[in-house]
Amino acid sequence: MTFRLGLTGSIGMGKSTTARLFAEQGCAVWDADAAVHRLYSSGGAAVAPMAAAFPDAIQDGAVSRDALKNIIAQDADALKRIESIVHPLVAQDRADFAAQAQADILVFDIPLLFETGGEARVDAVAVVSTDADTQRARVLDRGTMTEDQFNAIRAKQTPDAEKRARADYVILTDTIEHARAQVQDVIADIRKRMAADA
Ligand SMILES: CC(C)(COP(=O)(O)OP(=O)(O)OC[C@H]1O[C@@H](n2cnc3c(N)ncnc32)[C@H](O)[C@@H]1O)[C@@H](O)C(=O)NCCC(=O)NCCS
Ligand SMILES: Nc1ncnc2c1ncn2[C@@H]1O[C@H](COP(=O)(O)OP(=O)(O)OP(=O)(O)O)[C@@H](O)[C@H]1O
Repeated sequence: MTFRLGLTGSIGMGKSTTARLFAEQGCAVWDADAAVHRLYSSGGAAVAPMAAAFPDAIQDGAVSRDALKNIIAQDADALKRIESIVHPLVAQDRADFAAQAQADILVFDIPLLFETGGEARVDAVAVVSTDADTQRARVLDRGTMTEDQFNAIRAKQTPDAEKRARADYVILTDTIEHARAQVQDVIADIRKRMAADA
């Protein structure tokens, strides 16, 4: 039996870091953002449909995220149109991963899990969370986004409090050691559930 755990959380809350902690414990991890990077890269499946819809977004045969951010900043509807192109391709990538993965616990790191109805495709959901000030500082410290871009993304995401309320597990990402201990607890609980269902 294979268990599918959805891992989500708002921007900068610690999804990628926590996904690595699950991988460290032997889970197979699929990363939605990494899938988007593959799809946007030269030769990726999103390049042709994105070129047709947003010719200005293509640079050197790949989709440029900087160009996309400019397009989104000027056109409020652009993100919806981008999503309608990208999300079906992401779904296919995820299905390919699930078909070949070997581990008993598959972890799906999906930033927009709640926003895209992803709860229905997993057996349980873990939400990573920290306080709002830490979240903002983490994102702005990366230096890849302005405060306006951060606020715009955050406004589109399901609020943290709602995510926590809908989660089966909440993982606080205050320190790495604490997060690692919580990941181990989640895995132990899942294995208990799998044994009970067997
Ligand atoms: C908007 C883009 C160009 C920004 O690129 P950039 O490299 O600066 O940021 P990155 O992709 O790392 O995203 C930063 C944060 O914003 C979140 N975010 C990205 N897209 C969206 C979205 N459509 N709605 C809400 N949050 C989003 C990410 O999940 C992440 O938490 C890029 O995210 C994009 O092309 N998004 C559309 C595709 C998509 O929906 N991706 C989400 C994963 S399926
Ligand atoms: N458990 C933790 N303890 C301390 N710092 C953490 C922890 N988890 C994440 N961080 C820090 O928070 C920042 C954001 O983490 P990460 O990139 O994992 O977030 P994310 O949710 O994947 O971000 P995004 O939504 O933008 O993709 C990083 O600087 C990371 O080092």
